[in-house]
Amino acid sequence: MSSLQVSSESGVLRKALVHTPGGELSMVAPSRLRDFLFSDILYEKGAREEHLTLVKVLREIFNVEVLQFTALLEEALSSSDPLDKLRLVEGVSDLEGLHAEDTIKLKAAFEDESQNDASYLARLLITGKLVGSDLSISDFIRHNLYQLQPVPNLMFVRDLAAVIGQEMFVGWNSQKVRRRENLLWRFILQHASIGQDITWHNWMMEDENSSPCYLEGGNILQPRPNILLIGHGVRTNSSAVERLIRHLQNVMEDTCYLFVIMLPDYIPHLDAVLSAISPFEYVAFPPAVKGHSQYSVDVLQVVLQQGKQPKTQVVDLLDSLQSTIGEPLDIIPCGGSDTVTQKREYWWGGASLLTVSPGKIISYNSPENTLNELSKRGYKIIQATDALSNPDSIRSCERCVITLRGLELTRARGGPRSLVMPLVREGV
Ligand SMILES: NC(=[NH2+])NCCC[C@H](N)C(=O)O
Repeated sequence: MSSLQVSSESGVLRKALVHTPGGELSMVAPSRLRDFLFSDILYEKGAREEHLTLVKVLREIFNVEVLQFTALLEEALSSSDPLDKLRLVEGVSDLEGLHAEDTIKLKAAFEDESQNDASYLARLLITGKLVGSDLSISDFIRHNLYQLQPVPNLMFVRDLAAVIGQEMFVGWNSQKVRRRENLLWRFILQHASIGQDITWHNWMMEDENSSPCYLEGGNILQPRPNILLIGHGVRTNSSAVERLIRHLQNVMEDTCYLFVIMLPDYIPHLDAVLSAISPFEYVAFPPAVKGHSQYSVDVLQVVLQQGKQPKTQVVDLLDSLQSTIGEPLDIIPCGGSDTVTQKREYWWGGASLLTVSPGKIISYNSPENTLNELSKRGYKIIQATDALSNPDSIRSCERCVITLRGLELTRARGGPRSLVMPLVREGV
């Protein structure tokens, strides 16, 4: 029996995975920003503080059981045998094309158990290692600064896998620079106790002949147990979408409504443009999801029924979602009505909110116009520091947004939703 249970976007959050960033952020050199999918370099201490506030809010106000990725990786490293650890190093080396001599050094670090404990090794796998001053000509001209690259996007744990109902699907990230995250997560599932408690599928490769499955949790949104939105685009490919649909068709019990959303390249993740903050309220980036503009997304509705051929139809996302849910939806514009502000606040993760329970959400404080739209609808806007000093006021408040200072975190290009992977939510 899987202890995973996530069948809606807004059910009360009980258990979640996060990764509070550390030294890996300080390893990002300005010359490598784009390679690391950041829009600026981040100040490690500031980003850590912002993230730790998020963790505190989840734990102290909402009593969420929060698991830290690094602690799980340490557990997996301490409970795996030497051969498994060497296989992990070889996996990293093959994946990232490490120099032979760097692979040997890395293997040596893993073999020297007397010197290197699990916490050192976990840190090494996340933070990476600089080449140092003895750069070769080829490393120098290729800006290759690392013996082992850092994984600075690990804080966006949402993208490590897709969690649907009681199952977790671990695919590859389409960006090579993030694939070690998938490898480490799979290692955790194989060797730490969490892997025994949950049902998970290794979807990194279907078989030798098929194309890799690029699947990221930021492209999966589940408004209801039988309604699923899947973002298809640069970060989640057709192999992943087709495989998911085939899988659901085999396991589902009721009719299932899927919406395959064709994301243009400028939108890497569906959760950057749409979040469900309660069963009937969504915050959306208007140009992408409303009407038919050059920016709007194309959507295919797929109705799955057991024993029948899937029924498909091209639809308007919000109209069709509304009629499938069978109740009017309030679509709250990220950035308000001005198009420049909409784009600015989309940039700041204004449409990528984390819902902790219906009507209780977490946002950065910079998308002020989005917050203003929420306030017009009766949401109380409270800064995280104030909320933490009076948690009871939040528990008794029906609709509220807790705002985090996200100055550093936004520059890594992900909103609060992407910082948290829900593992257990109550039903709605
Ligand atoms: N689900 C998300 N919105 N994830 C945000 C990820 C941001 C990260 N820099 C990347 O591009 O991969």
